[in-house]
Amino acid sequence: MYAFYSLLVYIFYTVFKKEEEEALGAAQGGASALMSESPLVAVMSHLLSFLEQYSHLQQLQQQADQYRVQLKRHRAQHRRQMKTLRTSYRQRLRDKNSVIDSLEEAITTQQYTPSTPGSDGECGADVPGAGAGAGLHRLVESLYGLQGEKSQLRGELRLLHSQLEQREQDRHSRVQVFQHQIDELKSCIEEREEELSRLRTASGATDSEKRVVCLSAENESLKQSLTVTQGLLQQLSVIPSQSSSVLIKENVLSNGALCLLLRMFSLTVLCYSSCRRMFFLTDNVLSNSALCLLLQENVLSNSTLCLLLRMFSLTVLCLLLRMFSLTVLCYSSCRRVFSLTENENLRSRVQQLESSLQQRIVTQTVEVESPATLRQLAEARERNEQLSEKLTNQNEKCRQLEEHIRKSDEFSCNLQHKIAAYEREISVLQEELLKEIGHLEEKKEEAVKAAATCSVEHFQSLQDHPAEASDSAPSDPAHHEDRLRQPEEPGPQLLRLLRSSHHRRQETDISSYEEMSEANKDLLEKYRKEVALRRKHHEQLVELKGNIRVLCRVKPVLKEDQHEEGQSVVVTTDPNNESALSVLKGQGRSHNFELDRVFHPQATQEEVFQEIEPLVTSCIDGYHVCIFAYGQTGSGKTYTMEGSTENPGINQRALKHLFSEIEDRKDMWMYTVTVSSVEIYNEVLRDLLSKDGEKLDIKINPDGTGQLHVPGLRLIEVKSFQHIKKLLAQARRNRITFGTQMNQHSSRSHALLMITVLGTDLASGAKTTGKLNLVDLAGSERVWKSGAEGERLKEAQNINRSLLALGDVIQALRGKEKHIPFRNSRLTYLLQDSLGKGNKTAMVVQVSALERNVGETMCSLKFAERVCKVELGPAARKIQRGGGSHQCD
Ligand SMILES: Nc1ncnc2c1ncn2[C@@H]1O[C@H](COP(=O)(O)OP(=O)(O)OP(=O)(O)O)[C@@H](O)[C@H]1O
Repeated sequence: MYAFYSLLVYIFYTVFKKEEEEALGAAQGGASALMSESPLVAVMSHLLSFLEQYSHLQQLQQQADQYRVQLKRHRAQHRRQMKTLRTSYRQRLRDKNSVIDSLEEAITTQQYTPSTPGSDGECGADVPGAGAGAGLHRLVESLYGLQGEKSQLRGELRLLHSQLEQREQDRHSRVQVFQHQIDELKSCIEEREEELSRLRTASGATDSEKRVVCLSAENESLKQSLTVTQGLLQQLSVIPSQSSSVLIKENVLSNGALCLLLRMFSLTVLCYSSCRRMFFLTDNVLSNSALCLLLQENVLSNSTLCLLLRMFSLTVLCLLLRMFSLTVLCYSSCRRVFSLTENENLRSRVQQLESSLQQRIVTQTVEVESPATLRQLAEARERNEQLSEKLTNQNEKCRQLEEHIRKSDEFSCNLQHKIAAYEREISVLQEELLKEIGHLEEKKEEAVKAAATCSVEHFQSLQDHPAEASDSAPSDPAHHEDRLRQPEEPGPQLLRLLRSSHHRRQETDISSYEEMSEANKDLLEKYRKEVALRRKHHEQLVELKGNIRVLCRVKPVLKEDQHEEGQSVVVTTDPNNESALSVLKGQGRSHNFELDRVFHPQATQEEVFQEIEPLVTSCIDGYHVCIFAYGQTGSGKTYTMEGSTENPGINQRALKHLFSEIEDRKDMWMYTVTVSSVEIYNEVLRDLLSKDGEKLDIKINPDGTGQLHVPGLRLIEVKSFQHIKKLLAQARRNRITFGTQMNQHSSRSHALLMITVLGTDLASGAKTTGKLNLVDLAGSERVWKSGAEGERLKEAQNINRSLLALGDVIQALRGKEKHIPFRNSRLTYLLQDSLGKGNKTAMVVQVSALERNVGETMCSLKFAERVCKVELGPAARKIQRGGGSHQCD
């Protein structure tokens, strides 16, 4: 169509040119100036320039096509690159996954290898070590590989970034070129418009011009939309020029580009509809122009009008073309924006991949660490927090101590000042004293001299009157001494006199000393008797009140204790007071304890038993008796209760005593002795005389007496002491012991030997039920000191818990509370019969004399002091008279 128009224009031009040449030939000369100024020629020349512009536009179009092709090529190249990158990424990720899998496998193998059945001893210990080494090696290698790949990828990414920047620069320059061309075209259009309006005014307005005005208005609206489009284009050219990374960061580009695209699309649609309208109008104009051409053939006067119309149509066409080119430009910009968006998407994808790779690396690093390590890490963190808390506390304490030290310093400074003042005073006094001494010495010298003179005079007078000497000599021995001092001519009589007086004085001294020591002995004897009497009275009082008797035995320092630190002895007993005990707590401070009886370290098993013996005897009489040994682990509880084969303890001696008493009473009483033995280990009751060691339970006796009994417990009737020895040995074998840091054979359970003595009075038929509970408690211990872990720790916790329950029971008994918490532990529940009212109870507190155990010793003795104060009330005898009624005396 454009070719047709240009051909048409060219034809018009040649026709008009010919006519002009002919007219030129006819009119000659002066008319030429008129012709050159003819509007038709001007219009034609404008048309030609327009054609030129049009060809230029086409060139631009071609350039735009070229750019588009280039862009397409770049995009394809970019896509290819991204594809290869993506494949390489995927490949690398696959590699990493396989490495991670292998590492996980290695770690799993490492974790499970030690528990593999059959792996034991050194062999079992070596394999995990090698596995761990290999795993670690692989891990380090993979990490290095990952880091290398990471840096490589970073390099590639940098390259891509630089390429992207280069492309953006290219695009920016192209946009600028386009903008420049658009500006040029705009100015051209403006020029044409001006020219057109000028021509219009020159040629005058017709009816058709009204339409032209309408078209111009439309043209104006189109121009406005063009301006909007250009504005958008400028926005588009501005947005990409910004740093893409910034846009990504602000997360604006994608949204903005989308909005712009939508806007562009709507504008393009608008443009398209406008174009359609323009085409329609142009068709109308063309038809008009065709009409004009026809008229031109007939009516030459209308030719100008036709030309004008034609001009207008061409101008509209030009505008249309311009619009079209702008639309194309917009489209290409849109494409560019799309490509940019795509680029940005790709870049963000690359970043995502990179971050995911980093995450993978991090995840891998974290996954490599086993759950146990993580747990340890968490624990370590917790410990760290606790330690930091402790540190804060310590700092606070330190600060307080510093404050204290500062005050002490001040105090000591004051004291030093005072001491200095006192010293000055003392030195003054010393000087005065020396002066006084000197003065006295002088006086003494004078007195001695006077005495000597007097003696000499006396001696002289004696020589003159010898008869008087015999009367006066013995009466004044000091006089003789003075004489003795007299160097001048002492006579033999005087010497004799003096010697005899000296002998007499010595004899007096010796006799007075002997008298004194005799008096001392008497006093000591009296004191001892007094102490014994006091003790007896105390015991009677204790018996009346029903106090728990507390005996204390100090363990001697054995050879095995001597190689360790803190072996100095801090516990001392008083040989003159069998109830006193003193513990040196350090820094010269000591604590004195007063108990019912204290056994010094050298006390024998027999001595200890002698103290217990009356209680054992009372068991035969029908009393409930409980004797238990309490103390820290390794302090000698088992030694006191069980003893050794050659030196048996309370248990054997008590039973021996029982049998000998029974033997003594056999003419009047008949006795049945039954024995049972249990241990409480981890709050579980076990029969020590049963082979299977089944678990037992404590129940209330269904006979209605309210007594406790243990269903299923073996009660063995014993006839002789030999039999009981065997049973005791069996019970000892069955008892649970382990070695701890404190004791090589530490008893980890409470052991109870329960002896029931049923007596029948052969004369009256009265029956007595005596019970003797001999309890060897498990050692109270400080867990950190005993080095207990795992199962041992659980044991220690259970032991300490039951001892605490025992302490609570003692406390409640002491306070005469209504509720005594016997049921808080198996131990107290089982001892309920013996610790309750009307029973006789004795506790043997075992203590170590060594300095390193002073803390435990103090605890045990303080507990003993508390137990001392527990009153169970007067003991009641369990006797059933002949009539069948159960009575208590
Ligand atoms: N009076 C003593 N004379 C000689 N050796 C003693 C004496 N007291 C304790 N021993 C010895 O000390 C060691 C520990 O004593 P024992 O086992 O009786 O302590 P324990 O208090 O029962 O300890 P645990 O509570 O751990 O069972 C034993 O070897 C024991 O022979």
